[in-house]
Amino acid sequence: MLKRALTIAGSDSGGGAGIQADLKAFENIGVFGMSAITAVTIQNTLGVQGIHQLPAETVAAQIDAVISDIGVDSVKVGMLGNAAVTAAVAERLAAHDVKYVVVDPVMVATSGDLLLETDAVQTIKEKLLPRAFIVTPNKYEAEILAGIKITGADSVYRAARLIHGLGARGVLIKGGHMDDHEATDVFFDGQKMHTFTLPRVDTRNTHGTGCTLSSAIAAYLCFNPDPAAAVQAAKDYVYRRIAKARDQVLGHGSGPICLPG
Ligand SMILES: Nc1ncnc2c1ncn2[C@@H]1O[C@H](COP(=O)(O)OP(=O)(O)OP(=O)(O)O)[C@@H](O)[C@H]1O
Ligand SMILES: Cc1ncc(CO)c(N)n1
Repeated sequence: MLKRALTIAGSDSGGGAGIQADLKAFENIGVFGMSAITAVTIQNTLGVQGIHQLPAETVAAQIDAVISDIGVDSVKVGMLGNAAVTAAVAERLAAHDVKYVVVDPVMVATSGDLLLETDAVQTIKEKLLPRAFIVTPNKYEAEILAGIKITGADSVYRAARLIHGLGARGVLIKGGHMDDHEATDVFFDGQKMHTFTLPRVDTRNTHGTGCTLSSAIAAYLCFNPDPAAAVQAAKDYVYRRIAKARDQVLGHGSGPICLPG
């Protein structure tokens, strides 16, 4: 049977991150993609020029419309924007009892622009993380969620345990922004720490790596519910995309990795 994945995230007009990156990853991995848009961002490879947030009811209604009719095998949650949308998304995921929820706790864009109102962090911690099958913070987001500074491997492990304590079943701390020759992601499943290491590609084209990783995890979970296996497959997928996009020039800033093929 055809597998179905839903992304609940913001639109990136530049096509490299957000909903657009998620749908491209779903398509590429072979699942049917659906979307509930939380916000329209005015964005390109140079940064975010504006954000138009949608009302929480509009986001909830999109989720209800697709799940009640088409159904879902997994959900990826990306940019939420504010506390009201975050609470509505957590509530609808609970109402539909969705098991495979991958939460990318999007706070800032690669360009440094803020994508989440600061008071929404508390709502993510209290309402959304207990619904997460896997949460995928980058270094900065992990520091905010765990409330500690990340300075090396030991603090990554500590942060993973602290975030697991907030209710997420699995925690993947991404290594894209760590000072390292390799890109190492750490996954804690509640019992064991798994380490995924691949070479760091020397490129400025990293726009949408986080979005692509979380949507790829959601897509792979449709075929195999083992979280560590889904993370491994998604990490390999993102690495192949980064390597493919390495020298591509698209736009004047940080280019996308979700190229065709
Ligand atoms: N230059 C790179 N070479 C290889 N892998 C990378 C590179 N940059 C990021 N990654 C990988 O891409 C994935 C996303 O990690 P990252 O920490 O960049 O997420 P993010 O900050 O949420 O992304 P975004 O920049 O889209 O917001 C991780 O698996 C990470 O290891
Ligand atoms: C819409 C959107 N979601 C997420 C990110 C994070 O990369 C972004 N830049 N834009």
